[in-house]
Amino acid sequence: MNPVLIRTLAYLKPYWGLLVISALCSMVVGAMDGAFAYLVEPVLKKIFAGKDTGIFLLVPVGIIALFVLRGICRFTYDTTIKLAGQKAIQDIRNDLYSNTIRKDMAFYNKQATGELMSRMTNDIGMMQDGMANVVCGLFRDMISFISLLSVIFYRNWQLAILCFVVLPITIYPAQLIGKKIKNSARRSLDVMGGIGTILQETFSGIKVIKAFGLEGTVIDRFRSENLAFLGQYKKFIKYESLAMPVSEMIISLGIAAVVWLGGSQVMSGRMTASELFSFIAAMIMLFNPVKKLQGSYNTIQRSAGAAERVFQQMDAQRTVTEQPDALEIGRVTGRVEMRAISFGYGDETIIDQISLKAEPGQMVALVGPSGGGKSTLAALLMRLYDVNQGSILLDGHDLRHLRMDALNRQFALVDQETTLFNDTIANNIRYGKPDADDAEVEAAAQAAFAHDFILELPEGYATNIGDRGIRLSGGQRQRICIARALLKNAPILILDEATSALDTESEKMVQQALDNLMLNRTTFVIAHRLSTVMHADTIVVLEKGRIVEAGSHADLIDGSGLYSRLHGLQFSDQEPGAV
Ligand SMILES: Nc1ncnc2c1ncn2[C@@H]1O[C@H](COP(=O)(O)OP(=O)(O)OP(=O)(O)O)[C@@H](O)[C@H]1O
Repeated sequence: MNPVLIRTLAYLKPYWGLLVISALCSMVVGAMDGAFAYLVEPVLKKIFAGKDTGIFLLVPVGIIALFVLRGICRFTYDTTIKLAGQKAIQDIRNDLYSNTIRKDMAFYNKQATGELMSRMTNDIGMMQDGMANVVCGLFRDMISFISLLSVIFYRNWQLAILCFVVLPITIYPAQLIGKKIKNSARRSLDVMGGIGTILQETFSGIKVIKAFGLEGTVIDRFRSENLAFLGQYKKFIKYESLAMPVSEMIISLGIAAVVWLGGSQVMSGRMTASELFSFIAAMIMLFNPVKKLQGSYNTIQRSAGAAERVFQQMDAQRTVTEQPDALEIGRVTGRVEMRAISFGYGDETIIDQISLKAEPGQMVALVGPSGGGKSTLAALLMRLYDVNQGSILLDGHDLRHLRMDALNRQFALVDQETTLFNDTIANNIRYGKPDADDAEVEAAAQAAFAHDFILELPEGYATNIGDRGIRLSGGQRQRICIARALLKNAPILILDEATSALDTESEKMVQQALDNLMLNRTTFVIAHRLSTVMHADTIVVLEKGRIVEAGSHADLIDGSGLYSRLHGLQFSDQEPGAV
């Protein structure tokens, strides 16, 4: 069996109890199909003989009783099997999400967000169809196939063999069509991923689209991607619709042969008419599960295409990994040392032989022209990527030797993106420490100069701030992020352009909040506005991935280096942020 299917079905293992119940019920339903076909012969015989009038009363009552029993079994079977399938799909979705969220940044650099979302929704949705069919239809149809098969062999084995000669002929085209269905499903899901990307990009960037009047452009882009999807889906529809007529045409050959041979056997007296009716009833009923099995096969192929993409995403390897004997460490003092580190996202060198040291509680500023590698250096410090050469030490430990969760506890980040979630203010702050009580949340907000504006909001700390904090101003968002970082209380702080988007008034307040945050922590500050970092213990000037200067403001301002030139520029034209 296809390894992707085996892996999918393995998710059903925990729900074997439900599977057993549904298997038992499906046996009853399937066996009844055979019983109905079998009973045609004795009932017809009695009716034709015309002696037993009681049969006219018994048969309808019997039919009702059997159908009630069949209905109960079918209901139990359907609900249990669908529940098992749904639970398995839920586990797959959970696994995919937790697997994806734990991937490293290198993975996210390669994947469009919309594509990832599309796999979580569309691909899993298609797997869900398959799962319902595999576990639902397959078992029941197999049982009724076997029971009906027994009836036709019992009635007349020569005719049964004749009828079965045609079945193998249907297999080859069915397989061929199944393969085409799988490939076209995969391709249409690829295109759907592209649609997901457009949706994600355009809805999250709606402000820019409106400001630039790009509605028409993005609508065209969406339409053409949607058209591409239709193109792929048309192929898929063609193959799926082709499957049934092809198999029915081949099956009709078997029916024709049986009618012809069976009819001649009845005429020559080698078979009774009621036996032939029973045979034909079983045969016609038999083709029903055969057709359904084939339909299930196609749905399974389609969902295998989706499952391949889902498992491919689950299996994507991390480049940043935890060593098996990684060290668990408590709170570090905050001593950081970079030893001749080099790094590139691809072949190009972005960080080139950088060495620097920060003692506990010190403030290190990273400044320099755009694209110099400041944010990359901060990302390397948090081990979002591994260095290609050299090493980064935290309290003397190489980052690569530490446990990931222990490492994560050492850092708090405030960056210009002010990432907030569609949740209440309190919960957004609590992301810094999920088990923090209300008093701790409030204390953090107070230290971040956020408490007063929070109280003015309609529901205070319980106010929902909307998608990405859309209902707050830039400065308010930034102070919430600072409160979150304060609550985390990590020994090392990274501020990446934390005040860049603010006016002077809010910046003053945010700066005060930051001063609170920096107290007794090793802090790395990335800033374009040199005024905000003048009091740093060390200012490191980065250009093209190299340290071109390092020292205190006093050391650097007097020289003729890059720092003093940048400083001169910013303060001469009073245009902060012009670098
Ligand atoms: N995820 C990424 N994938 C590939 N290249 C990247 C990625 N992030 C940054 N780069 C490249 O690395 C270089 C350094 O970028 P980085 O963001 O570290 O610079 P920076 O000094 O922080 O710039 P800025 O001041 O503009 O924020 C740039 O040339 C950039 O194009």
